Amino acid sequence: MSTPSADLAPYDAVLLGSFGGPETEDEVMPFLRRVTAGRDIPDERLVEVGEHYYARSGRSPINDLNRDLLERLRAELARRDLDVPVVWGNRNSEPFFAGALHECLDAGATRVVALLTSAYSCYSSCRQYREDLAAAYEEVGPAADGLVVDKVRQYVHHPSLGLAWRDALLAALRGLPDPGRARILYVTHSIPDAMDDTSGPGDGEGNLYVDQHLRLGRRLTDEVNAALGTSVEGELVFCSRSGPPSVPWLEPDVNDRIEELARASSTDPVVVAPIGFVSDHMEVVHDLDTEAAETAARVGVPFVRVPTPHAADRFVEGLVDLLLERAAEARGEVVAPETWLPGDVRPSVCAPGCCPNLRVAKPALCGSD
Ligand SMILES: CC1=C(CCC(=O)O)c2cc3nc(cc4[nH]c(cc5[nH]c(cc1n2)c(C)c5CCC(=O)O)c(CCC(=O)O)c4C)C(CCC(=O)O)=C3C
Ligand SMILES: [Fe+2]
Repeated sequence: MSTPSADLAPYDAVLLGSFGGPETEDEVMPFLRRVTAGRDIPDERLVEVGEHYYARSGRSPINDLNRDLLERLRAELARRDLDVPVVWGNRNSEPFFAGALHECLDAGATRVVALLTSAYSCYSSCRQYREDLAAAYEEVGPAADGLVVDKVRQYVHHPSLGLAWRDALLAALRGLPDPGRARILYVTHSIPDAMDDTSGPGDGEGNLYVDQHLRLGRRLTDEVNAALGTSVEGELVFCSRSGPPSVPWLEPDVNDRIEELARASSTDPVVVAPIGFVSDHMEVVHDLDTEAAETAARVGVPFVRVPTPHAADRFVEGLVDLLLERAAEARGEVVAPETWLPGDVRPSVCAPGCCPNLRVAKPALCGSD
């Protein structure tokens, strides 16, 4: 066992991979159509989500946050004397993955390590990125021959993410007149039950997506109770359901749960920690800060939203630690992955059939299948 040395070899480029979002009103509908192509999403839902973007002049916060993350990653790499180009690509908006691969090639790269802005395991948050990377690789064509693309493991277990959440959650609770009365709502993106049921190694139990969130939530609740001498309760709730009512998605919805708490005549504050997201994109600024905050105000439940890890230097430092860990692994060194949670850490090379595409099998990079 060894600690990863401060060396990114064999990697000669880093690719920050994200979801993407529109930046102008004209980009909204093409973006939404791209995201939902071939998916079972009703038109009414697209119109409704379009309104969330139009209310902000068509500009999602996600790309600006990624531009900021890109700069901070570059600065942290430079601080550690790691001299490597860092490029950025999205699944669903400019700059697309194919352009990012071209940038890597132009910089003379031969082996790229991808770092995603989604930390969890399920089709939407892992394999779909890998499929889109494979499609981009195809699109680049012969120029990409010989270029190897690897990926950092899904990093919900990493201490930097957990500690960033712990610090932010503690600060939010300490800001309340009586922290002991709070209830923590850990929030993540709802997905179809079938996608959760099949999330994970592919040979196992499934439900890894929910399980990873539950494990992080439990650890965070224990940490804050230990620090504050309280016994607050935490639970997992969901936002941003988008499928038709006939298809089951993960529940309860955050709004429904807040109403239910109010009906049980609780006026205790809810502290809302969107642990499913690393930065304040639309799900956070619309679905939580706007919609869920309004629900809470209507039913008389005090509402506090915890800042996402994006704001924390510790998070960016941890991403660089993850890059170094992946590089050591690629060099064949035996490295103990840093972890803050009980249970398995996900391998950085995805197993055959893990987090499957339930519609059509497609080629995917960064795996052994
Ligand atoms: C697990 C998960 C993450 C977290 C992992 C990750 O970060 O990747 C995530 C992130 C995001 N999802 C986003 C936006 C959207 N997701 C949609 C639709 C869907 N998401 C799904 C799942 C997830 N989504 C699913 C199962 C669907 C149904 C369609 C399908 O089966 O694929 C739709 C369609 C309209 C609608 O909401 O119905 C939009 C606009 C944005 C950008 C926001 C911004 O602009 O700031 C981000 C970061
Ligand atoms: Fe989504």
